[in-house]
Amino acid sequence: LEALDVEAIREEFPILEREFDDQQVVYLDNAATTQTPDPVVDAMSDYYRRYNSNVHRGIHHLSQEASEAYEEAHDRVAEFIGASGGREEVIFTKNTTESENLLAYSWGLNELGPEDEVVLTEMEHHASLVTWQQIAMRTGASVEYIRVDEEGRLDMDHAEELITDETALVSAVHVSNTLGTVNPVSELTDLAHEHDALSFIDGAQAVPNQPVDVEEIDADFYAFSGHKMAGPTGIGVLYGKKELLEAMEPYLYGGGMIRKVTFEESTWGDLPWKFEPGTPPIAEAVGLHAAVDWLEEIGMDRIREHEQDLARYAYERLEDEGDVEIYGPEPGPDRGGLVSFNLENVHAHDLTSIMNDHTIAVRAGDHCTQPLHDKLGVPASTRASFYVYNTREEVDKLVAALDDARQLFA
Ligand SMILES: Cc1ncc(COP(=O)(O)O)c(CNc2co[nH]c2=O)c1O
Repeated sequence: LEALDVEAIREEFPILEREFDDQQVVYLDNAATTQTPDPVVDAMSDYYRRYNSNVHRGIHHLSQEASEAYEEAHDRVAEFIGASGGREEVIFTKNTTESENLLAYSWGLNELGPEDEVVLTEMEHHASLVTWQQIAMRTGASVEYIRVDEEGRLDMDHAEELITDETALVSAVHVSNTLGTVNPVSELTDLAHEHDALSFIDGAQAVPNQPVDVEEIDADFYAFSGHKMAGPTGIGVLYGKKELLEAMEPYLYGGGMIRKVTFEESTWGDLPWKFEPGTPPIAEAVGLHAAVDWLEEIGMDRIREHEQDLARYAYERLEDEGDVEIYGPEPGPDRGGLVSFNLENVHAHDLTSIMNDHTIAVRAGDHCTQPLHDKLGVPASTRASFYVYNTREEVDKLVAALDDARQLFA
């Protein structure tokens, strides 16, 4: 695959030219949120400047244009993730977290009972883990966790043990935002289906960074966020198989999601609108559509290659330092574009603050995976996460800044 033209890509991100204390920003916090290229910003500005209007097909030109743009964004996302059912299988939410809550309240609260088990993994993000934990507490269902092994991979023998005929749902992260592990989500989905359980895949760190085909995985539900894939904040996606979404009750009510309302009762509109009450994120949908176009122009395979090269390079450079503990699998096809680590005798927050002195933006903390950090035996880690505009030179700057931390704290 031809390598990315990173310099040309960087020209579409004015923010990457910013300087603090006369040092150009080195943005390595992409697993938290990615930057937004000019074509996405321009598309959203164009919406607000030329065809801003409320949707649901008001009888005037501007509403028609806004409605078409909003509806077509669903079609474009469906095409991007291989959802052959089109817009009816793509629900726009606020973010991955809301997508997971939609599934938990619309399906989980109504379908789970004391005899049911929800199987998660130990590397789940709080958006999944806390959500299913709380729904299980309300429904009497139980939650179990597939073990993560020493290398940061899922113990699939343990998965086979846990997923049984009592399992109602397997909920797994596609790519861990802490370990970088790329999980065998097709295999997990097959295991779920062998026991008539549903599978939900949290794709927040996968859709932006590699080709994803939800039907190849055969996931029943799949979630991700616009702001992690060069798109705007304020929009996320819940993909669901049409027949499953048809059978689900909405949990948010209001205008735009109904078919008929009387004083006594209401009936619900068609998919996906049934799950999209009120005024939706219209400009954000336009931005997400533009982000999908922009990513596909580059090519998801090339994006994955670029990120895995940077992750490998960062892993090897950090490993060579000799006093850095790195979490997650060795570089390879089952490590995505991020590296979490700790520098001996230096707390992650101190290290990250030193990094900021060098205008290097990395993330310190538990990355909303506290149980995983408990298991790793550390309160926090520092995470460098890469995207299409990052370079090996930026990794070198990250490694060079470690010396300051050693001198100050070690
Ligand atoms: C695997 C995973 N799932 C769900 C979410 C929630 O996405 P949101 O609803 O768009 O916020 C995140 C965000 N992860 C991070 C957000 O900031 N740092 C992170 O690692 C994530 O990495």
